[in-house]
Amino acid sequence: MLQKYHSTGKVKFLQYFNLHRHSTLLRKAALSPRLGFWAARLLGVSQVRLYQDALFMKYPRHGPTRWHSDLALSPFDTNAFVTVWLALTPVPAKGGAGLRFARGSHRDYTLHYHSDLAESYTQDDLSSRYIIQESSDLEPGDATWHHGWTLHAALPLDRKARSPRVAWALSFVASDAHILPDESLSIVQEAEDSVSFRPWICKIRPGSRAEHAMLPLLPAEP
Ligand SMILES: O=C(O)CCC(=O)C(=O)O
Ligand SMILES: [Fe+2]
Repeated sequence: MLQKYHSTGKVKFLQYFNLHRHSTLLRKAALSPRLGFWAARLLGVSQVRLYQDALFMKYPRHGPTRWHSDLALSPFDTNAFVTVWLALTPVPAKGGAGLRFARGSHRDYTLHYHSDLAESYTQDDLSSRYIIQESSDLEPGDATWHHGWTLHAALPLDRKARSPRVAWALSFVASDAHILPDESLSIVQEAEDSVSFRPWICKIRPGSRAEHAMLPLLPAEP
């Protein structure tokens, strides 16, 4: 069933985007009031919209998840964007390929002005600039949250792992966010996650409010 939604990109693991658009059950889970409440609370906004979900499967033969920030791949002109990464399998802290985070990188506004650093953040070692925060042991149902600008990555899975690591990530954006202006939009349109906005972006004028049925609002209360 998943094969149909498999997205081939440059990444070295399996990813399936926007299963909530195909399954009533997953749509209900993705729009759960509890997730909506915490996403809004963490961002300090009154309400959020669901932007995308992605199922990430990593087998021992797969490579690392390169450093990136989710907002840099998205079409929104906002800082109010957060992703919850929900473990669906046990993710031991060592070798289990939980996410690792560059602490404080979401506030590093100089990041994008340094082209050498922008390049280096596709490489592995950011430890001279940030403290790298590793995930602790996670059980299925445990989750980590990261801000849209937070640089994050994951190592390859332990070669001896007997089953894949599976996680479901959901990204939320403030309900009053706007779409990027034309010139910046054309840059993100080249990016990996453009599968998430391709179906609706042409219906909204660049620079205007991101309101569309494919950006469903979550309830404001748990
Ligand atoms: O699971 C992974 O390796 C990547 C996850 C990710 O980049 C995200 O949830 O934003
Ligand atoms: Fe990410």
